[in-house]
Amino acid sequence: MTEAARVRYAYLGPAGTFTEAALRTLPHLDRIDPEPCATVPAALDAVRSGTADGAVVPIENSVEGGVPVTLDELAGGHLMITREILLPVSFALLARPGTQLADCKRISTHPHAAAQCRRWLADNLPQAEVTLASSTAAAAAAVAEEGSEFDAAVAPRIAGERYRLDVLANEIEDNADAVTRFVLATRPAAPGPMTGADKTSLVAFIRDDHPGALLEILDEFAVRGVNLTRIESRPTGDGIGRYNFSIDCEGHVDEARVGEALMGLRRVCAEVRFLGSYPRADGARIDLRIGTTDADFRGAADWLARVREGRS
Ligand SMILES: O=C(O)C(=O)Cc1ccccc1
Repeated sequence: MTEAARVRYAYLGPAGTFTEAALRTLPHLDRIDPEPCATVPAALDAVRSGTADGAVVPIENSVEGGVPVTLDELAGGHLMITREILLPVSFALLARPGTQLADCKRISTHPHAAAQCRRWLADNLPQAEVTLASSTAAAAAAVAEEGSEFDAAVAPRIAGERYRLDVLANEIEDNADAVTRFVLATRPAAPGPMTGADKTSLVAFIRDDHPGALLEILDEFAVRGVNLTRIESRPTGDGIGRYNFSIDCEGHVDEARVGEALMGLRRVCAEVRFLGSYPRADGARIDLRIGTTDADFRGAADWLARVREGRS
């Protein structure tokens, strides 16, 4: 019997980030070699260059919305989403042993953590200055350093154990139900098989700026009964006012309604980048609208063939 191949997955590190916690929920963890990277682009570059087989990166959270750096990197191409992971996130205020809450004047954390604890920080440490770090665990590691310029970090509680910091306050998030969505990105390949509860991600670039351009994109989904789970515009970087649309929808590219919507987009857009079809993390199966099942599309195609052959 051959031993199952090991895979190397880069992630937004260092050890102790929420991203690492998300990676550790993946199946077949015993075959995964996790590789911490300092930034999201570094983790994704490791995949592009072949140093890593995949990368786990944050893409969206229920409070702050999309993670711009991840959306922009994925829009740049050469990567595909193979899996999504949902992780509830809770934050702690971590400091070197002996530090009191009142001593916390300089705090460091990831921008999304700062945003999700904004109210708590304003209420409890109104004078504190927050400096942004590349990740929550990087902030915790910086606080732990001898002679650190920071007094505390907002990070996962577990990062406190790793960097030997005390928990000064726990569950400091403003919204107790906050969830972050992570994706596993790999090099492009044929998407995995349909599971019946899937999502598809893509980026649509409009052909030229004109009235109704976004409506045209939405129409391609709407008329085929494809529900969107996220849509946001991101600047293309080519000039002011130039945007692409980063979209997640329900369904798999192998389903007729999704495939047809993608073909429709291909006709009306300058470019469509397919970013993958993958199982949805919540496993939710959706009720398809009447007229949008694969059988409905097949039936319509058969009917058209008969019309064309004069057999209708
Ligand atoms: O910095 C981290 O720990 C991350 O993994 C990014 C992040 C930050 C805040 C909420 C969710 C993910």
